[in-house]
Amino acid sequence: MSSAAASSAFILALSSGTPGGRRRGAPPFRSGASLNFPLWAPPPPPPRAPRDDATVARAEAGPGGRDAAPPERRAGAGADATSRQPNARRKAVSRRRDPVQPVGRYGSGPGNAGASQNGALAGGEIKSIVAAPPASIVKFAGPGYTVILPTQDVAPRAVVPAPEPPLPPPEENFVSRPASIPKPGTDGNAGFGEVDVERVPNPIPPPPPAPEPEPAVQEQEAAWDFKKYIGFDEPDETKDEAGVDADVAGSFEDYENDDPGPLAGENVMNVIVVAAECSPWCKTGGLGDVAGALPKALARRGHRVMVVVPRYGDYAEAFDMGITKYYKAAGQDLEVKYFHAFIDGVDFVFIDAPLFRHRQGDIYGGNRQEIMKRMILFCKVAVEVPWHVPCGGVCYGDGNLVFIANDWHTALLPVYLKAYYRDNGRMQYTRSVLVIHNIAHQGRGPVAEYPYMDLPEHYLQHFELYDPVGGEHANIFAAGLKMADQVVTVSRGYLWELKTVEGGWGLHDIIRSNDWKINGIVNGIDHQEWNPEVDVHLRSDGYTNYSLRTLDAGKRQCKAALQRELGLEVRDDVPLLGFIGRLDGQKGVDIIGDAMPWLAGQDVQLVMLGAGRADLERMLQNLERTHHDKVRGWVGFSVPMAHRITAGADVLLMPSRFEPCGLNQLYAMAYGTVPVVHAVGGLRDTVAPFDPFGDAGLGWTFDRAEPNKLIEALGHCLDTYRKYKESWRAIQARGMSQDLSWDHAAELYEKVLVKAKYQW
Ligand SMILES: Nc1ncnc2c1ncn2[C@@H]1O[C@H](COP(=O)(O)OP(=O)(O)O[C@H]2O[C@H](CO)[C@@H](O)[C@H](O)[C@H]2O)[C@@H](O)[C@H]1O
Repeated sequence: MSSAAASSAFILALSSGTPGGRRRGAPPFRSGASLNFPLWAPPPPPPRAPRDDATVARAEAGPGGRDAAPPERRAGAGADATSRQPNARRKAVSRRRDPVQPVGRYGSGPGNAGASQNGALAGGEIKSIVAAPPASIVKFAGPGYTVILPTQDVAPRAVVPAPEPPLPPPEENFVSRPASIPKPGTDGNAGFGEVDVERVPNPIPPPPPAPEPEPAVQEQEAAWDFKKYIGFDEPDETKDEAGVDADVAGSFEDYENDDPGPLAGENVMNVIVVAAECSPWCKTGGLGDVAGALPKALARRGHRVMVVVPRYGDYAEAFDMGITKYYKAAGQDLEVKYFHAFIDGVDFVFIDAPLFRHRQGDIYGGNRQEIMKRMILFCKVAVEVPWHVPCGGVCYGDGNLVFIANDWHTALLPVYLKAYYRDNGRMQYTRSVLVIHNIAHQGRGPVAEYPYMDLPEHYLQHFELYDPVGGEHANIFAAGLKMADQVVTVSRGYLWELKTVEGGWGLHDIIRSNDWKINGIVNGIDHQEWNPEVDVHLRSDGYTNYSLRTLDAGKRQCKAALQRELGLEVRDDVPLLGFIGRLDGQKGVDIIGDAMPWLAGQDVQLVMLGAGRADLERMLQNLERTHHDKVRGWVGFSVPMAHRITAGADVLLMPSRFEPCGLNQLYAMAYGTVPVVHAVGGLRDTVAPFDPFGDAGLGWTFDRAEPNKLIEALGHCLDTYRKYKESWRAIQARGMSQDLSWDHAAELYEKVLVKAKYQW
């Protein structure tokens, strides 16, 4: 792992490639040092011409439309209160240790989340980042910007066929001048601050771009299949012999009566889900699953839904929309293009930029600076997507619009939305919801790096956080949580835990003071993807699809296929235990390792699939080597193998130390595989313990993430498996009969979106 040390100022705890080692380079700021960061606040916006937003017509008609909207209340009173307290404490301290994140897939730090129980707070040392209060930083003159984005547009290759394009943000023309942003250094930080230009307003406006020729419009329409998109492609049977449309010839009233309308009713909105990963294109864990499935469920309810995700590779389904924009991230001008696919009722928009390209195999890779730069760019671009990207020919517009941001990677989006636009009287009908999938990764970094986020100076207070372990730092997740209109976390149990000192990972005070807007909603299952009846990964190599009706034969066949594929003895009577997950402290795979002496004495087979921390990968390999007759440790990321283990195993082990929701236990239950879990977070919410007397329950739970507790619960589980076949079968059947679909979760999300919409 590369150290970010030499990038003198920047030690944001973002990168999976950056340990919390001591920084080598001299920090740019010491108490009393001269500071010249280009901090600024956007001046008041120019008067805005009235216009209509190009949103879906039916959405506009809703009660929350712009006409119905009450006057806005400025958010943030509570947020301000939370940020003041750390300031007071900070003043008493002249030198601080800098927060350096642990490694994580989300770019936190080496030990990874669970390694240090609060790894996000642990880390290496920095010599005095900022000893002076923020006021001393922010008084330096800015370059006099107005609004920061976008820096400059180029004419799109094709004219957008929107009936009336929405108003873009104020355009500025820029000329280059020497940058005043200090370069953090070059060690492992090549791209950061490497462009010695920054943008200053050019008093001479350029001529407006020439209109595009007519053929380009046709080309664009063809590419988007406009008619198909809005449902104009009606089958020939609907036309009578004279070619008259049946609807037109018949009763329009009948047509209206037949149409039940969207499930969401008058609540339909334009929804833009913004995430750093999205299954099936790019996934490292549960966030990818959620970003791939929740939007489809929202679309089924009638919302117009878009997913915005970086384009890490060449995705066959997505086509270049022919639009180019330029954005600035961490001092560098970056070209951005947009790729689009319309699948299952959802617009998937892939942001193409050099920073994202070729990251497919390592989407959170690079050092902390690189990760942060990518996320700054991504959030700046995403917040303007509703203006610039005409999906199906029509931009979403900023009326009746809600963004759903996910985890710290996109926690800057609610901040940009407010700082750039809503504070300036723009995007007044746009809301943001931030979803906490995992608070262990927060985007921590030194206050000195705040200027790279291109935010007004008075926003610094929302980022500032002091805690005893991490010291004084800037915290992206903290700011996002304060700025979002509503917050969701992925189970009610986890919401409760987030408010505790142990579970809040330093953000518990912020969670508590924003409790009024935080909701717990358990994730769902994408039944196209995780369904034993249609699972494509069970169609070959001896596996088979099955349902509750064919469970016994189906699972037997899948188990035998799994044993064969992995070279285990093919036996139906031996309980087959599975584990699937990222190999880090969170998932507790080491607890299984510690329980191995006991497991070795049992007549069981154990299959583990995971990738992550090198020591845990080695552990899997060692366990396989030592217990080759009964253990397989598959190191790597294999979606087909995850499906096959879920289908072929009898029991799924999840000894997670913490688990915001957990998807694998949901998948397991849908496949008739019985979960044995540490009762924490979403695992406690979703796995009701087996009650042999009441013939109820879905699996086994244990109350501490310790090997002896796992052994105790697993012992009872194996006992039931071997001796009480009927009870076992009933547990399986109850698990498979649950409604774990995203449709239910989407309904709950919709309530949150509506709350946000009417929140002023
Ligand atoms: N080696 C491997 N090969 C193939 N597939 C693999 C794999 N390792 C993991 N996966 C897959 O990745 C997903 C992981 O889901 P989790 O719920 O464990 O999410 P994770 O902890 O990453 O994310 C966070 O976000 C999710 C979503 O909100 C929360 O459920 C969770 O508690 C929280 O920690 C599953 O689909 C699993 O099959």
